[in-house]
Amino acid sequence: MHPRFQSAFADLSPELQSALKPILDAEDFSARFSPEQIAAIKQQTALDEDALAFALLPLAAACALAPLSDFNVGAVARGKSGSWYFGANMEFAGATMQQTVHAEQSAVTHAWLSGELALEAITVNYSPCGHCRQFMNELNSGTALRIYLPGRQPATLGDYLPYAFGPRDLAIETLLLDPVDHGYHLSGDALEQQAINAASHSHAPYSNAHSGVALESASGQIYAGRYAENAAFNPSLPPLQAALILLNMHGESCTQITRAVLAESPDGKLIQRQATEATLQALGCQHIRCVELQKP
Ligand SMILES: O=c1ccn([C@H]2C[C@H](O)[C@@H](CO)O2)c(=O)[nH]1
Ligand SMILES: [Zn+2]
Repeated sequence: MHPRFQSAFADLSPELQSALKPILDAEDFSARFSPEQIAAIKQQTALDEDALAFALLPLAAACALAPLSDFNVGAVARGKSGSWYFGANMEFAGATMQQTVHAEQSAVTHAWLSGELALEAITVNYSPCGHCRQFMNELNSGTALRIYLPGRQPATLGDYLPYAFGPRDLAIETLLLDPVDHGYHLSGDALEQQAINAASHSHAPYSNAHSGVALESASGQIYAGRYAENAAFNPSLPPLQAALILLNMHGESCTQITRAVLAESPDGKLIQRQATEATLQALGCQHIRCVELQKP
């Protein structure tokens, strides 16, 4: 298993350890669980879903990259499909605070990039901050999303975010995790095509400035992330962060990215380029290409 899981794994119950070991030991474990895996773990451990999600939190938190705070936040998102997704916070030394990814954003984005079409619940080891509550209010599950915290009664996002401001205040009907395809014309090599494809599925109903980032890792794998805009604007998650979430969840190193492509509109009202370059440079990646999206 990935070395980051070893210490949290050692503290799990023997039953949970034996149910999880073959899954964590798989070469291609990407910090998500299929419905079949969840059913098997539940059967082997006699844990119900809520207890299992809590028991998995230390493993999710072990994916955190927190060089500034040393504060590891873990989240487990449960999709409508029955698949579960880990999330963890990510901090970037040498960038700005604004580049930080919260564990809840990580789990939600991990699910979105994995093709999940709606979330049912999220379990987190600390109370979600105001920024995360607002970020999650962009989801198509709306205020019905169930939130589980250690030592608290299960509640909904609506309970955590009363008098919520959200997409409907700006007359936006397409919500985060709703399938969209802006249909941009694919061109270039595989890395460029994945960045363009990500932009085609990005959620940017407020600016229409779609964007996507594709990263090539040390192992030669490609991880593509899409921009996830938010009704309150500031909690929006840039496309680089989305790609870094996926790369981290697959157990790869953010400081060994070999090449990156950003795809965005040449005449968009927003520009991701400078922020993307600055954060990638802080991560030691110098090979950054920008491509212009071509309207379908
Ligand atoms: O809801 C929250 C609150 C904080 N953090 C992270 C962000 C930062 O990395 C660290 C300290 O705030 O904890 C989260 O992941 N989720
Ligand atoms: Zn937060």
